Amino acid sequence: MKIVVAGTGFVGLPHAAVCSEYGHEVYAYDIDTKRIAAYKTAKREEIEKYVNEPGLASIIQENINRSLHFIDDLEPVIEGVDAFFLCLPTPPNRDGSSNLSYYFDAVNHLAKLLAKRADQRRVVIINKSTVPVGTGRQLEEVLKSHNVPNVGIASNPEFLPEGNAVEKSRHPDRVVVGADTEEDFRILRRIYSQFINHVRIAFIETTPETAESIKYVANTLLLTYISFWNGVGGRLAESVSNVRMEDLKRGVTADTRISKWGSFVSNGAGGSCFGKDIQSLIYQLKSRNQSTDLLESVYEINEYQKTYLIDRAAAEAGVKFNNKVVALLGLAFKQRTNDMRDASALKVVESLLGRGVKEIRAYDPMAEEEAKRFFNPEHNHLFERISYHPSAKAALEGSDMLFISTDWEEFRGLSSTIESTVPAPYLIIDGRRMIPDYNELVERGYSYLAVGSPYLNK
Ligand SMILES: NC(=O)C1=CN([C@@H]2O[C@H](COP(=O)(O)OP(=O)(O)OC[C@H]3O[C@@H](n4cnc5c(N)ncnc54)[C@H](O)[C@@H]3O)[C@@H](O)[C@H]2O)C=CC1
Ligand SMILES: O=C(O)[C@H]1O[C@H](OP(=O)(O)OP(=O)(O)OC[C@H]2O[C@@H](n3ccc(=O)[nH]c3=O)[C@H](O)[C@@H]2O)[C@H](O)[C@@H](O)[C@@H]1O
Repeated sequence: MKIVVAGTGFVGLPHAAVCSEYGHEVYAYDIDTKRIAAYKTAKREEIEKYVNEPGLASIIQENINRSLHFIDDLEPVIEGVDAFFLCLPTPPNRDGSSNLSYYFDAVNHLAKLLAKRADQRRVVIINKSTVPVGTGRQLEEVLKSHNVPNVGIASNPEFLPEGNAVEKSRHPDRVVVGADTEEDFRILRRIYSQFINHVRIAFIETTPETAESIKYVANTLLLTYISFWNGVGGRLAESVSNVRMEDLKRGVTADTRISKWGSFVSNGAGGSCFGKDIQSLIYQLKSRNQSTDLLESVYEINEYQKTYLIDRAAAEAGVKFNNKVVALLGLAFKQRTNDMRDASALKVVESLLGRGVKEIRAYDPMAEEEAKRFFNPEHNHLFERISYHPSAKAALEGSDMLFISTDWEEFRGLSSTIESTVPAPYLIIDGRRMIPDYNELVERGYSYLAVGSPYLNK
């Protein structure tokens, strides 16, 4: 099949690469010419400047200029295309609705080109972007208004988590395809032929509107799990002495009906999608006069969770942040990524600086460069108070307290580094429960304040 993937970010690039592995003729297209130039070099470091996913650079190196091509102009490849995948940004507007301007800019450009093509074989335009329910129908209208012949629309939402994009593109839990005609389903079946009749991968064919809904319901349910654990299980363990968080989690999730995923209490879920998708679904339901109380609570619990440990430190431990030096471990929204979009660390930094902290000594194994973009002192002079360090130990040096914001594996065995770098009394604020032997640290004079634990000191 001849496939064009429009938008080569976190979703589009892995999708294009994996489709090329399966022998399709793939053109990965982006309006960002610098990005395309970087991918064309096939150099790992150039590719990873844009999308840093394990295994991705190797697939590109193997298939580039054979089954995988990078383009910043659609016109030369438009003839003979069977399918266009749209992997375009759909960021939130201020009111929570989805900003579809990137999406419709691309669609209008594509429709004009498709209307002029000589080869009029069936072509399907497939949404991989997360778009409000009913956007596929609007896409259909745009195509009609440009008189594009022999074209179908489909929805094929993406479910991959960042950091696992290649693995989840090769082995998804399910492939959801929403389309209107048998002809279009057939094209999608040929593209995903390796997943048809697979023993472990559900291949679900449905309407475009159902496919669009599946994506929103899945993402908001995942965030609901997290808010449930943070707002219910975590709160119990924080407020009743002798409730052990890890045992509580095990005892509840041993029930095979209950997900383990989501039970990792944290200082909030971040990332480019959970927050934006729940806000968009709230907006969509409200505009249909539906109640959104549950979703609004889920969203609010998650937003509050990002800084509530700072409130707890002030209320329970009597901490005065003014003029203090805080070591901040973890900036990315989760481990194994440099992505800081909607990361809890953004809110933590804002809150600490707002409380007069003198210096934030930050360390993240991957996200330092990203952090420097977010915390640009030209935008806010207070960001001059952030210094970056090459290791957890270096960040801890000279600090008055520690805040752990990301669940990087290397932070798990941190107690000996803490003990050898910062003497007790010293406060550890743990947003990820990364210090399993916290009781021993408390015995030795450290204070410990974590999600899922009461404030502990000797
Ligand atoms: N990031 C993730 O893990 C997931 C994202 N999604 C959804 O997928 C969509 C894309 O997200 P990401 O890949 O994260 O975005 P991204 O921001 O990483 O990449 C989007 C790409 O589209 C390009 N672009 C913008 N306008 C264009 C145009 N007119 N023509 C061609 N290219 C254009 C941009 O230059 C950029 O390279 C969003 O709707 C998102 O909600 C869905 C599942 C997972
Ligand atoms: O639509 C999307 O963009 C994607 O959003 C999430 O993927 P992602 O944002 O990459 O990351 P997750 O691994 O889901 O983590 C999201 C946030 O929740 C946090 N989390 C996760 C699990 C948990 O138990 N507790 C918890 O706080 C993570 O640390 C992170 O901050 C979904 O997991 C994907 O299925 C979906 O495709």
